[in-house]
Amino acid sequence: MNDKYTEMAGRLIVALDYPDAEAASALVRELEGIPCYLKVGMQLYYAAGPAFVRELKSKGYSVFLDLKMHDIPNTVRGGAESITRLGVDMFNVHAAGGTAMMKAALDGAESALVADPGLSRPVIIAVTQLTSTSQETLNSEIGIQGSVQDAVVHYAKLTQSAGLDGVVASAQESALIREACGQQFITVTPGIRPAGSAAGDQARVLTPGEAIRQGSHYIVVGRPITAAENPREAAEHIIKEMIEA
Ligand SMILES: O=c1ccn([C@@H]2O[C@H](COP(=O)(O)O)[C@@H](O)[C@H]2O)c(=O)[nH]1
Repeated sequence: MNDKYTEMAGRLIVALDYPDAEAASALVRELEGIPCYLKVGMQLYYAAGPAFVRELKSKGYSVFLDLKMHDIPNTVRGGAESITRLGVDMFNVHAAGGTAMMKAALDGAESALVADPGLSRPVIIAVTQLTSTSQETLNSEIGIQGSVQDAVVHYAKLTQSAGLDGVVASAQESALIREACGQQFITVTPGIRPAGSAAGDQARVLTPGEAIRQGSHYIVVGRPITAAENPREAAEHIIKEMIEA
């Protein structure tokens, strides 16, 4: 395992979108030895809860808890405190919740660290526009005028001014975000589709290689790995493409 492999595998976040711990654990076993990040989203967390997150942490994985909090600041503060106590490496909120809500997420995380100085502060990021949202949906259904790119950059700047570490966006917007917010501001990009794979419900997609070339810090991949005939091979293929980008 060379340095480049370890670096790129660490920038691959595999989405464990499964109905229970048993199914998720089966994939984790298949990927054993690949130093990737693992993402626990709503489906798995609502079924398997904090115990499963602790299990992944005890196995040494970096964990992104993708619960996309979007509530009043006081509630998000409490949620962020509980999440930070779990020891996850990254979690998120919706940028649409506004500055006070995003600052409350930071506050909540800080409170957990005061209570337990042994913890590290997770990376806290905000969702800009979901990668399933197309230009058409944004304008005609959601009622936000202007381009998706403008909306994403607006949310990214808001997130940065609230003091968060980065955003979730499509890799199609990574370069624009870097231009607006700088290289250190983290871009976590789902909607990744290796050439020839089905987009499904994703509207703003890019291949793993193109996402890396656009400057994404992390790529999030679910179904192209979890629904593959050979998930380990699919993950290795994606890492290879990232290395070659
Ligand atoms: O804008 C967003 C925010 C989060 N996601 C999550 O990423 C994965 C993508 O899974 P695929 O199967 O590769 O489409 C999934 O867990 C989403 O909840 C996103 O897709 N877009």
